[in-house]
Amino acid sequence: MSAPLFRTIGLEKTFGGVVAAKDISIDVMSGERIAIIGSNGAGKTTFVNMVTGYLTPSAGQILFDGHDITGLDPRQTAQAGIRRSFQIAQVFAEMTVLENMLIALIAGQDGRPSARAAITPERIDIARSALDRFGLSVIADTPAGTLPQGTRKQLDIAMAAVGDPRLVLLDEPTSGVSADEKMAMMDTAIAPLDASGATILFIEHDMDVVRRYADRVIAFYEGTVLADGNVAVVLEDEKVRKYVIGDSHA
Ligand SMILES: Nc1ncnc2c1ncn2[C@@H]1O[C@H](COP(=O)(O)OP(=O)(O)OP(=O)(O)O)[C@@H](O)[C@H]1O
Repeated sequence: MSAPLFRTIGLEKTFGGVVAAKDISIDVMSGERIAIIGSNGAGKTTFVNMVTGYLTPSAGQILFDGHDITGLDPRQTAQAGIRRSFQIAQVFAEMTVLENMLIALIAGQDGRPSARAAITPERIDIARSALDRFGLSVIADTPAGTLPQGTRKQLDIAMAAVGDPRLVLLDEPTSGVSADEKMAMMDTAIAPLDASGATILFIEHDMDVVRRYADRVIAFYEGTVLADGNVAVVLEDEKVRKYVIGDSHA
């Protein structure tokens, strides 16, 4: 069997007396599409923040492509090939959609987004082609701050995908999106990521979205992994139904 692309070993994060994540040991193979589920406060975002360098783990190790990346900062993890989107879209409101993509691309490549020289014709082509794949070309010159919430989230996801990172973590890509727009939102987000061969982890509360887009589920509960495996098996797990989903929502 080939080696995992990504591995966490005994990952832990404490904030004072609060244990936000504990003993998280996960192996992710290249090309997997994994949903992370868990009720509010279960530790999902803390996990994503540790993997992407926004939080330093209190204990444990993160390995990516065989290298120890524990403790790297967000720019370093981006340059290693790990990118993310946010629960609340993080875009530069004053800049256009294309400029936002360029900032994300450059930050993921050489980390000098402020240097004007970094904006090369080749990078503009890459950014435009990513906008095209995410269906955002028509708004390339629109200031990001004027976009509706759903489009802002699409931009945030496209910013995580530009430059074809190997691992992409999406923090609640469908939150704040109306129920009937969720599937369309996921279609436009997942298809281009899949096409680029990215390995995808996404945090999701809607089990219909999980069933449709994930091939594996990791369920978090009180900072630990309660269940990890095949979608149908995890969603039917008695503990997951009791502590994570709640029968009325399944
Ligand atoms: N910066 C922080 N300082 C103190 N406690 C924190 C901090 N960040 C998270 N926590 C705590 O860690 C626990 C896990 O939070 P986390 O945001 O990871 O949960 P979550 O599963 O992502 O929840 P949600 O679905 O609401 O986003 C919670 O008890 C939270 O209050």
